[in-house]
This record gives sequence, C-alpha cells and structure tokens, in this order.
Amino acid sequence: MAKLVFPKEFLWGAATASYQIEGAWNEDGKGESIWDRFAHTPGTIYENQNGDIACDHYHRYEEDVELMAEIGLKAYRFSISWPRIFPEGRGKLNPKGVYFYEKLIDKLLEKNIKPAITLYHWDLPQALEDKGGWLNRDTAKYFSEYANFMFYKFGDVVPIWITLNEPFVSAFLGYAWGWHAPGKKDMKGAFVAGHNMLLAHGLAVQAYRDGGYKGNIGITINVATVYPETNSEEDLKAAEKQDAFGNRWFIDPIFKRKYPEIIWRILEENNWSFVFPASDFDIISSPIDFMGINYYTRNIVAYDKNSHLGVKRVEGPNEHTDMGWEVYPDGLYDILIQLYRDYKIPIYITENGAAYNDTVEDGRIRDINRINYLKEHIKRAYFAIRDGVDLRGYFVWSLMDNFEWAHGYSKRFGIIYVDYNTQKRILKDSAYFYKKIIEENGVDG
Ligand SMILES: CO[C@H](O)c1c[n+]2c([nH]1)[C@H](O)[C@@H](O)[C@H](O)[C@H]2CO
Repeated sequence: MAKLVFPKEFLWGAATASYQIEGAWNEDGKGESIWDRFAHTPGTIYENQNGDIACDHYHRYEEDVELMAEIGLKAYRFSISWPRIFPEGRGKLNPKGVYFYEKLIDKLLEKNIKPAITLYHWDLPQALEDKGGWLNRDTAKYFSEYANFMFYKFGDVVPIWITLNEPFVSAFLGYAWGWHAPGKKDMKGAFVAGHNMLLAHGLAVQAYRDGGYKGNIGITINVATVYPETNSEEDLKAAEKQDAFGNRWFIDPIFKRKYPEIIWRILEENNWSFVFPASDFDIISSPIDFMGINYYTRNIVAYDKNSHLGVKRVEGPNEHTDMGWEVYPDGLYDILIQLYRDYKIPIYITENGAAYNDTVEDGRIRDINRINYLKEHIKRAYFAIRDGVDLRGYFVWSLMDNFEWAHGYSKRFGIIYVDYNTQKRILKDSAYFYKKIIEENGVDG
C-alpha cells in the first residue's frame, strides 16, 4: 500500500477552545462569560451540565502539554478566554489570567509545539453582553483592543493567529436560533451580530498589521460541502443558495468586499437591509494570510418551497457519527478544491474530527471508527494538495474530550479520553494512530 507523504513543513496539530476545556470559570480574577451565564441557565445544556470545571485544563495544562509532546504534535490550536484577560471586556486587566497563557505558551515552546491562538471561540465577556454584546457595534472596537493587547504580549512568539472561530455559528446559533449563548431568538439580530463580528475581525487584522508582527493571521470558517439531491434545475439552484448562505456568507465580505447576493436578498425581503457603511467593507476585507476551515460533514439539499430559503436538507446514506453527522470524506476534498479555486489563499484545516461513544476496556479505548474517520479525511487532504491546493496544516478536533456546548459532556471528540470523575487522561488508539501519521508525515493510501 502506497504511503501518501505530505510536504515537509506540513503542520500537524490538535485543537481545543477555552470554555470547553479550561474550567476555573471564576478563578484568579476571571470575569463571567456569556457561556458561563448561558450554561448556568437551567434547560440550556444536556443534563444542565456546564464548563465550571470542564477538563480542569487551567490547573492541568502542564500535564496536557506533556501529552501533546507524547503524541508528537507540531502545533496546538487553543483559544484565549477574553474575560480571563479583561474581566469586564475592556479596561481593567487581570494579570493572573495573562500569566496562565504565558505559562501555557512557554510550555508549548519548550516542547517545540507551535501555538496557534484563536482570539474568540464564543466566550464573550458577559459585561459586554450587558451592553448589547455583538448587537452593539462598539464590541468590534473592544475586540480589537483586546486583540491588540494579546498581540503586544505574545505577537513575537505566537506564529499563527485566528481572529474568530466560526462567526456563522456564533451569530446564528447565538442570536437567531438561541441554541448557543447568549440564547437570543432574533433573526435580524443574527445579521447585525454577524456583521459586527466581521468588523471586529477586520479591526483586529489592522491592529496586527500596525504592530508589524511577523506571524500569520486569518479567520476560521465552518464549512459543509453542498450537493444537490438531483441535477434538476431547482435542486441545483437550492444547492447554490445553501453554499452561499452556509459557506460563503462570512468569506465573501473578506475576499470580495460584499455579502453573497442571497444574504442581501434576505435582508431586503425582511426590510432589514441595514445601511452598513461601505467603509466597513474596507476594514472587513483587510488582507489575511490564510483561511482556516472546520470541516465535519456535507449538506445534501433539495428545492422545497416551504423551507427556509426554499432549501431542505436531505440525509446522506453513509455512516453517521455520534453527532448524527454523515461521514463523507470526499466533501473535504471538494470544499478545499472549491475554496482554493475561488479565493486562492493558503488554507489550514483548523478542525476535523468525529464524536463516537468511546468506552474504556482494559484501560484502552479502541476507537477504530475515529481512526477510520481521520484516516479517510487525511487522505483527502493529501489529494487536495496533490491537485494544487496550498494546504498548510491539519488540526484534529479535538485534543481531548471536552464540553460539547449544548450537548455537555455527552459527545466525545477527543483523541485523548477524559474521565470527568477523576480528570484522568487516557490516550485513545486514535492518539497513537495520529502519532504515527505525524512521525511518518503521511498516511497509508
Ligand atoms: C458543523 O460543525 C461545526 O463546523 C463545528 C463543529 N465543532 C465546532 N464547529 C466548534 O468550533 C467546536 O467548538 C465544536 O466542539 C466542534 C464539534 O462540534
């Protein structure tokens, strides 16, 4: 069997996010986040679980970095908890919060693991939410102040910066559907929040450039490759709409200085066509160095006059993960080809992985289904590079089992198992599989 060998500098990593792993939700001066507030609200999270302790990474980060080194990670993507730095979102600084990340980054560098920082992975300071949160345009400015401080502190030692994680998800699930913090159900608000997040992104990129830092800065977008159920004209149009709405909404403003047509049509149909100052798009489209994509599954769609946008989802025929997401590795290849064709920008896969109901038997976790998932997707990443995509790296989601938002701890994505009763970590078989991938810089074809 042929070995598919990646380019020499290809970056193999794993990813996490602050609220999902850190715990210490109100320790050492950290301010409340909207996820603390949301998860403390009964009925929002599976079995009313929350991130108060999570994986206790705040206290166990040294052990966790040792495990990253044991796996052989070349990079580690993690997010900064904004309210751990600025408890009120701006103004008063929390030195102990800064010190935690200083120690974490120092430990990573000591182990030759490149830090890749996500500045915002959904845990907005509650104090800013109390002033309107992402519905308040000023939050974009406050974000750039926070980003500027992080660049000042770590810009010389952290080579990869991601401004936002999945603005579509935090705008829509947080402001339109209410499934995520801050739990609002206001479709119009989702568009305003999304726009202010993009503004925040652009202002942060400008701050990074003004600081003259030598690293790379980008954004992470969630993508699900879209396929029409049939080749009928109606289904093809439905697929085009879904791709624009689900994948391009937060990409086109950055690369084309405008929203996809479908977004403007929704705004106009609802009389929400706000007058976004054209100058916003000058800021939003500040050039970035890479695009991060989070790929998990695809979307098969068909025309349906009774559905939102006239588009209904059709379930795929292949195996599904514990999240109910179809396993479709070819979708990763297709989306990489499409995005690189359309935007010609270096790409990182900043998240890819699968939740399965892992069990510990004789001290081992034989997660062969996750190994197969990772293997097939890593193969597609190789074929995308072979076919011309400038793909720079791959971050598995996730380094360790963690708080899976509204699903609480019921979904396990980690390549490291976490026993939440004891906080014991156990490398799953998939961790050893990934270790071999990294050692060989390649995968069996
Ligand atoms: C459709 O999947 C999304 O792209 C997506 C999946 N995921 C994400 N975004 C988030 O970035 C992570 O915080 C989640 O833990 C992770 C697993 O659910």
